[in-house]
Amino acid sequence: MSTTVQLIETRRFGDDRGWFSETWSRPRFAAQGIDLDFVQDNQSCSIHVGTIRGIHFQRAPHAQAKLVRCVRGSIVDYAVDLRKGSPTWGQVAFATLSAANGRQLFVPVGYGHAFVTLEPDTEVAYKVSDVYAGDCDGGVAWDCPEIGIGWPLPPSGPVLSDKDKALPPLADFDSPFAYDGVPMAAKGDLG
Ligand SMILES: Cc1cn([C@H]2C[C@H](O)[C@@H](COP(=O)(O)OP(=O)(O)O[C@H]3O[C@H](C)C(=O)[C@H](O)[C@H]3O)O2)c(=O)[nH]c1=O
Repeated sequence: MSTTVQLIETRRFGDDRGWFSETWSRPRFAAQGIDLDFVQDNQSCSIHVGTIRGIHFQRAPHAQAKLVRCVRGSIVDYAVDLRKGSPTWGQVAFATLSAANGRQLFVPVGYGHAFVTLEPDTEVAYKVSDVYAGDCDGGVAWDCPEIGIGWPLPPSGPVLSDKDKALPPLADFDSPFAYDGVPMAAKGDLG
């Protein structure tokens, strides 16, 4: 069962020691449409404010859905509709994820994923539904005018990998994904 981009609030049980939360539960997430098995956990640390990682995806046979959360600092996390034939082609849903708010963003297969850091030493942890396959790695330019993300950046501008600096805009991009009939229910700022 496939579903659209979702912002997930993670319940925290507080007490005098601090708090506890379940960040992933197969049955609980399946009940809200995220009915899949994640096979790999990733974590990245970005030292500088304004670090942009993305807009990335993996193509078949190792296309990945992602469940993203910020475990230190804060980010704005983006999902970009890259499904050919989609009525929301190139449109974006995004949300502010932080260690403080515990929120998670679900990014389905067919969407590019990116984030920008809002604090130094920000760490992002995310579950993926297929293993890493470098030969299936792909992406679209962070500054693609057709997508038009208004990145919150420091005066010093973005910090990018050389790989990300070389990604193509949508105009030069042949997407490996086709519209699956699942509308992008939520667009723009999810909170
Ligand atoms: C993604 C990945 C990378 N690597 C190795 C490959 C490179 O030697 C090194 C850094 O990889 P990369 O520059 O692709 O990392 P990011 O720029 O953070 O890429 C990720 O950032 C965006 C936001 C994503 O959604 C993807 O998960 C992924 O594309 O880690 C692995 O060994 N396994 C992996 O799953």
